Amino acid sequence: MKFSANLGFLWNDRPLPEAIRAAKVAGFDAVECHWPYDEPAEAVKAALDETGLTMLGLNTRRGDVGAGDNGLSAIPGRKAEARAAIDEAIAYATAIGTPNIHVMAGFADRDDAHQTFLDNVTYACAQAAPHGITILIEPLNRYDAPGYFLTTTDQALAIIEAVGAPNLKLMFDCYHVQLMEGDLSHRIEVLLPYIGHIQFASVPDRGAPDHGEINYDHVFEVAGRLGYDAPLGAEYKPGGNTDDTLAWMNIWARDSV
Ligand SMILES: O=C(O)C(=O)[C@@H](O)CO
Ligand SMILES: [Mg+2]
Repeated sequence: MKFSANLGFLWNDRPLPEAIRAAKVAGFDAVECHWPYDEPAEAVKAALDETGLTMLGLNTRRGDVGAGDNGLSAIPGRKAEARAAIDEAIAYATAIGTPNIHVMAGFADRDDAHQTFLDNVTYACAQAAPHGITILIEPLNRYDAPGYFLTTTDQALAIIEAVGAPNLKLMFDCYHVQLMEGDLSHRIEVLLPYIGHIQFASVPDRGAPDHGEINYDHVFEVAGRLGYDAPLGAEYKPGGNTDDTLAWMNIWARDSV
């Protein structure tokens, strides 16, 4: 199996270029992040070039985090901000060669949130397509993000089908899907044509994948058997020194599954 280090959580105690270098030393095949915007794109690109790693994905800015925002694209009345965040993400991704952008929906429960999200995701797909960038949408679980607009893979699938853009895919985060729906093997199989990226962490503590209620031996075997060969995103909270949490990488070392 190939693995991508999510630098939103792994080595997030250091500047992004240093985290990229640490991921390379640890043996990751790729990296991904959450919100890289405080770091000049040139410095991130230099670290990617130096290590030969690709930054697989980044997120649109969340909005006013201090006021509780966790994304903007499903929030009625904030279209201009949502689209500015999408434009910013596309510009940054283009500058560093990132192929995927996760467009964050935000907290919204009004009737018109669905149409707002459809409109903004349609905009994102159209803007991203000329750059060869795929837009990802990700259901988040109701415990960590109560009130988040997008919570299930069925909801995401309906949105993907309604938008109908070839560059719109599902971010399948095993951690969130397990908490909301379970049935991971079956869902990966059924949803495979729609999946743009897979992430993982233990459940329920969102730690390294070597404990908890998900048997990743099985989940990774299923993904591999179905022909999914892109790097799987390690998006877990190390709860200390990241380098001390990587024993799982030896369990599922390259080509062992
Ligand atoms: O929380 C997650 O899971 C993510 O993938 C983030 O990028 C979104 O908050
Ligand atoms: Mg995730």
